[in-house]
Amino acid sequence: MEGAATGGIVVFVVGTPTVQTDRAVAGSRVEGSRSADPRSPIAPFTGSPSACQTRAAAQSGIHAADSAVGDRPVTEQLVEQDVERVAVGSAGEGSPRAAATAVAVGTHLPGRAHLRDMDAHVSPSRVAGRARAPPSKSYTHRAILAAGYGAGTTVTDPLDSADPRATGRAVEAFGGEVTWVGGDDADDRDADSAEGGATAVEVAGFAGRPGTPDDVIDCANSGTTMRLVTAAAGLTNGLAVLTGDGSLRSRPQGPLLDAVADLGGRAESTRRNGQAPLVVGDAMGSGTVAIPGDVSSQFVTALLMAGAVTDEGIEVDLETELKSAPYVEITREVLADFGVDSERTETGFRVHGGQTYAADEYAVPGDFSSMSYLLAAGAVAAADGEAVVVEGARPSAQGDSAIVDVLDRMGADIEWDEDAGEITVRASSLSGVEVDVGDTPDLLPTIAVLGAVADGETRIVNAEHVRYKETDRVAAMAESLEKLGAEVTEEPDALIVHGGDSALSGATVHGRGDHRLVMALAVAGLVADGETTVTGAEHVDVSFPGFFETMAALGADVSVA
Ligand SMILES: O=C(O)C1=C[C@@H](OP(=O)(O)O)[C@@H](O)[C@H](O)C1
Ligand SMILES: C=C(OP(=O)(O)O)C(=O)O
Repeated sequence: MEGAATGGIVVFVVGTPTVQTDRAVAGSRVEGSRSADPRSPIAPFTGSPSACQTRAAAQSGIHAADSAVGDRPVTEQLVEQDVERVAVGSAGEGSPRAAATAVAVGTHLPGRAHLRDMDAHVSPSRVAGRARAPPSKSYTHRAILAAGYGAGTTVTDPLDSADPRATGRAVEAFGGEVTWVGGDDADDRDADSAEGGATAVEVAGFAGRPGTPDDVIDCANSGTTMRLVTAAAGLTNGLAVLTGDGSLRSRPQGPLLDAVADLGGRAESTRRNGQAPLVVGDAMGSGTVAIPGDVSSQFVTALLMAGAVTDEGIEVDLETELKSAPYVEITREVLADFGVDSERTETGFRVHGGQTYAADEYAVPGDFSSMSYLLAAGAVAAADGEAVVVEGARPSAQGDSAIVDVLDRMGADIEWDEDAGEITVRASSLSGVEVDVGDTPDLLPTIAVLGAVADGETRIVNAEHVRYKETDRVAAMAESLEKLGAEVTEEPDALIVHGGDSALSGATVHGRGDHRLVMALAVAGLVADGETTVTGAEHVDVSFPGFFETMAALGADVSVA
C-alpha cells in the first residue's frame, strides 16, 4: 500500500535491509540437550531482566559453541557454509562482523528479503469502525503442512504472511508444490500491506514421507515452521538442514531433537546448544517418546503430524504439564479435517501410523491473537458512542479467543456474536485482573498494555514459556511499558502491571523485531500522551501484514516510515 489510508497516514519509504541480531546475542534460553534441564533455562531471577537474559545466554554457551559443527563429515559439508553465514551469536552487536552477518541474514530470507527498517509513529487518537482480522497463522501453517503430507489440497483464505510462507517453502523442499493464488509474490509486496495477499494456496503434496531437500530450509522467524518441519525432516531418508534468523536460532529445539533421535532418526544442533541450525533426518520411525510439556506445545504438534505417516504411529508422553495446550487441540482439529485420527492418552497424545492426509479444500478461520490488538484498541480508544467491530471471529479451537473473556473481566463493553462471527467493543474504564496465560502465551503483550491503561493491578501469571518466543516477551514488555511510564514488576513467570499508578507518555520503544511487541505497543500509543515511536514496524509482516493499514482505517493517527 502506498499513500494515506482513511483517518490516518501511512507512509512507506525505502530504507536499508532489516535484520534481527539482538536475540541471538541476548536470548539463548533453553539448551534442550540431555545434559541440560530444558525446563530450567534461566538462572534464579534477581529482578533485572537484562541480568536474567545475560545469564541465560551465558548458560547456553552460545558464544563458545557457535562455531562448532557436527562431528560427521556429511554434516560438516552441509552446514559449514550456513553456520558461517548465520552465526550472529558470536559477533557483538554493532561489531563489523555482526553488521556483515546481519546483511547476509536479511538478504538470505526469501520471504522477508524485501523488508526495510520502519518506525511506526502513533499519536493519541480515537478509533471506530469495522475491521477484519487476518486468517489464523496457526491453522494456515498446519493446513499447508497437512496438505503436504497428503496428495493435494486447496487451502482457502490462508494467512499470506512471512511465517506461513516459510512453511510453504519447506513443503516445496520436501517435494511438494505450493502455489499462492490470487496475490503478488511476497517479494513484490509492501512489507506492511494487506494488499496483494493470496486468497488461496494450492498444495500438491509429497504424499506421505517427505523427500530429502536439495538445499537448506530457511524457517525465517517462524518457530512453528521450525518445530513442525523438524519432525517432518526426521522422516526423510537423507538429511535436512534447518536454519532461521537470529531470533529463531536462539529458540529452544532440544527436546524435539531428543524425541526424533529416540524414534531412530538423527537430529543435531550444529552448535550443540539445542538451537538451530539443525541437521535432521535418517528415516525416524514409530514409537513412544517422553517430552516436556512446558517448553513448547509445537513439539507435540510436530510429532503428531509426522507420526500419522510412520508405520506404527507415535505416542507422546508429557513429562511436565502442557503449556499452550489449545494449540495441540488446533492440531488435532486440523488432523481430523484431513481424515487423520489422533487421541488423548492419560499421559499425553497418540496418533496411529499408516494414515493418509486427505482434504480437497480447507478453509482457514480468523486469527484471535491478531484480533486481540484491534479489540484492545477499541477497549481503550473507541470514540465516544462508537464501537470497533471485528469480523471473522468464528469459534474454533483457538485459546486466544480468551481475549474476549479477559476484556469482559476487565470491565470492557464487549459482545461476541458467535453466529455472525463479530465482536463489538466500546471504550470503558478498565480494572486490573489476574490472567493465567499458560494456555494463551501470545496474549501477554496485549494484556500487559491493557493492564497499563486499567485501574489497579493486572497480574499476568504462568508466563515463563512466554520468554521463549521471538523475544523474551515478559522482559521486553516490562522494559517497554516502563519506558512509556507504567509501573511494572517482573517475576520469573509473571508480569505485574500496576495500572492505577501509571500515566502513559509517548516515547521511543523498541519492537525488538517481534511482531507482537510492535502491535501491542502501537495500541499503547493510542492513549499515551504525545507521540509514541515503535521501531521495527515492518515485522508485523510475520502475522498481520496489514496491521497499520487496518489501524489507520479505524482512525488511528499512525504513520509508518
Ligand atoms: O502451534 C502454534 O501454532 C503456536 C503455539 C504457541 O507456541 P508454544 O507452543 O511454543 O508456546 C504460540 O505461542 C505460537 O504463536 C503458535
Ligand atoms: C510465538 C509465535 O510464533 P512462532 O512460535 O511460530 O514463532 C507468535 O506468533 O507469537
